[in-house]
Amino acid sequence: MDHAYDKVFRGTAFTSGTPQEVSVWEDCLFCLDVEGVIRRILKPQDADYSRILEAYRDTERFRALAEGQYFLPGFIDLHIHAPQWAQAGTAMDIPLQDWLGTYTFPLESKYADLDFARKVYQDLVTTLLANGTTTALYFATIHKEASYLLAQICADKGQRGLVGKVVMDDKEQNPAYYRDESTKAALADTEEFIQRVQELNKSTKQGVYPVVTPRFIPSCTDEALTGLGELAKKYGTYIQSHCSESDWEHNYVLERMHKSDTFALHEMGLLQDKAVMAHAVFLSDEDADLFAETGTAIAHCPISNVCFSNGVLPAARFTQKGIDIGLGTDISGGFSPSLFDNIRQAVISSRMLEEGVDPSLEPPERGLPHSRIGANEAFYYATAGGGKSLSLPIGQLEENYVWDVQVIDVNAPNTRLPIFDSGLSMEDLLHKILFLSRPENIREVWVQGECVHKRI
Ligand SMILES: O=c1[nH]c(=O)c2nc[nH]c2[nH]1
Repeated sequence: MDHAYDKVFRGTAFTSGTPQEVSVWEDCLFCLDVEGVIRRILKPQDADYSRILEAYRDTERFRALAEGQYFLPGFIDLHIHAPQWAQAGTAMDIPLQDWLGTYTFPLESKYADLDFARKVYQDLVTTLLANGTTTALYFATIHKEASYLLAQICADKGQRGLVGKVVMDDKEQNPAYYRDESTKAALADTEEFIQRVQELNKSTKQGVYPVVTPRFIPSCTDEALTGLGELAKKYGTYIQSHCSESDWEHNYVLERMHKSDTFALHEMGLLQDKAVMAHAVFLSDEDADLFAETGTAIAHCPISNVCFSNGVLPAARFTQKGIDIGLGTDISGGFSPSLFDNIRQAVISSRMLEEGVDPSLEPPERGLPHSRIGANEAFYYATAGGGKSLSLPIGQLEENYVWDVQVIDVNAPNTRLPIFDSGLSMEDLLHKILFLSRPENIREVWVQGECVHKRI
């Protein structure tokens, strides 16, 4: 028989379309084309369901989930520093500016050594895939060769990688052992990097993309920031940076630029639909409006925020304003490579913001009302919100979206995801999965219709 679809998957899937609502596709057929795009979703009551099932079920194009297994969209890590994987879990107790100088810049400077870079980057991309992360927006380092190597490793391992060569050109602000040689060199290296990654992209199915990456305003000269804005426009690339992330950083920019990060970045041509700014905890209402107007997204990194941000992102309020929000691990400001862990922390932090944390205050004075988000919103941020932030057809299991999927097995051996109640609602089941899953529960991971991770 002539098969119209490249692959057909049968099973129950959870997906998010809006921040509050989760949809469940129960026992559906997901029919993919050769590009790994979902062309049709058939429900059991649809006329074609039995015909397609019979046509594919005994072929190698067909895959059916077992009892207790579910499809979730692959996660989108919207902010991660790949080189910092080597120090994840250390130095969680010092402020950002000390942490950068004492731990992070010395570590990142080591990525001039490509053998070291290869070892760490291969391990990181493998680890992220095993944690269900199918797309990642990476900061690399200032080194163009090692940054390109990271893009190549994503290409080889089948992860959708968006990679930035980091720019840090300000001689006053960055140590001599770890900074771009000059502003001119920083821009020339970025342009060469963009061209090479755009070329590499042509040979991948899932896509790898270059990202214009000023580390943050304190690391960069005005000339570099403006030049990077021009490069992003010339090549139509993504942009990423850090924005209003802590008291120290936010106040530094106010003092130097006499305006907030948001307005300064906008002036340099660095806010636009394909821009993602990490943290953004201290946005004013005017800043937030400018994010919404320009289509700039926020990478919310709730674990990292506990350590570095001196505050909690008012995610519920910013979502209401129409800003796209996704979740980031922020390795290694955040210690965990898992977006499940960040979903949990996003919910917890928002509750602490809403209720307040100082028990010496009366309850009405303690917190910021209407700040809580639930598991549905956090799931949305890790999936559909990330996809919208990147303007890519990812993060949802719907027709015309790509098949980026993790298979969760609630019965995986040696895990703690017990289901005792056979009458559990599908929404409660999803919440159990979100709060209790460990990497052992992730049986398979697929990117653009290709299997990139399997746990036997
Ligand atoms: O969490 C963070 N991690 C970093 O590496 C960094 N650099 C600037 N600002 C930063 N924030």
